[in-house]
Amino acid sequence: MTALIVADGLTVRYGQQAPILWQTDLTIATNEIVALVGPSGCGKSTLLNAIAGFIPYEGTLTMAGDAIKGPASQRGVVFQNSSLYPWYDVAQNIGFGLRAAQQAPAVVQARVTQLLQLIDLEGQAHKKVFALSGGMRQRVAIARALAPRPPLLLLDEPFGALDAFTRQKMQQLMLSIWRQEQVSLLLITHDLNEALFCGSRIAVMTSTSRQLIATLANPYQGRTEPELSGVQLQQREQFQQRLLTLINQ
Ligand SMILES: Nc1ncnc2c1ncn2[C@@H]1O[C@H](COP(=O)(O)OP(=O)(O)OP(=O)(O)O)[C@@H](O)[C@H]1O
Repeated sequence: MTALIVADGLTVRYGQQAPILWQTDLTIATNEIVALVGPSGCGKSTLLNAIAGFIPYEGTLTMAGDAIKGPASQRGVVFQNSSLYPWYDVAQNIGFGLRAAQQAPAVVQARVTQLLQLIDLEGQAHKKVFALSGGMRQRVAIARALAPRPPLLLLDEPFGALDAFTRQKMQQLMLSIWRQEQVSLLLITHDLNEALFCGSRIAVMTSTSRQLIATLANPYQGRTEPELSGVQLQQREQFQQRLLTLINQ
């Protein structure tokens, strides 16, 4: 496992307040999904924003060995309500970063076509984004973030505003994107089932710890309940219970 992101003694404070994160350690390996769970307000987004390069920090925070000093196209970010450019259509939104980086039009078009297929929106390339459903908009936001082929995608509750059915479809889509694009993901979620389905590992924060208190390998990634035997379901339940106990510490 090669480390892509290394946080070592990461501390973040807003102004003169007590630190929100205190001496936190985290490693994200290449090609893994770390699902980050914890109660509301414990500092999950703060950790993600530090990795994105959006906020200052103390301690060590590197990507592929280089200190993170600000936002960079190597780190795609998707929020719960990602704002797309309303004056562009779906394809133009996806290609935005590539055009901004002055990639050749043929390169942009090939990548956009590939991503449209990946997110299953080939037929919607020229639709304006205000005409899309919430799930479709999030798919476009993910494709836009993936367009420059970042080694890392940071997802802050990306499916939090979607209905349960769409959310499940999005989780499956995200796993298939992850497998095809060979990208590492940090996924913040409030939904333990989502963490269990998506995460290669599950990192836990609590309200009082101001740091990650555990990072557990997840044997249930990509496995739906009907695929599991009775015993496996019981074990999964116990694992989920263990996570809940940790979160509520
Ligand atoms: N820009 C900021 N300035 C001051 N305080 C902030 C700022 N951003 C976040 N905070 C505070 O830091 C703490 C952690 O917030 P953060 O958003 O990181 O938590 P979270 O675990 O992601 O919460 P949620 O699950 O509700 O999104 C909260 O008390 C929040 O009010």
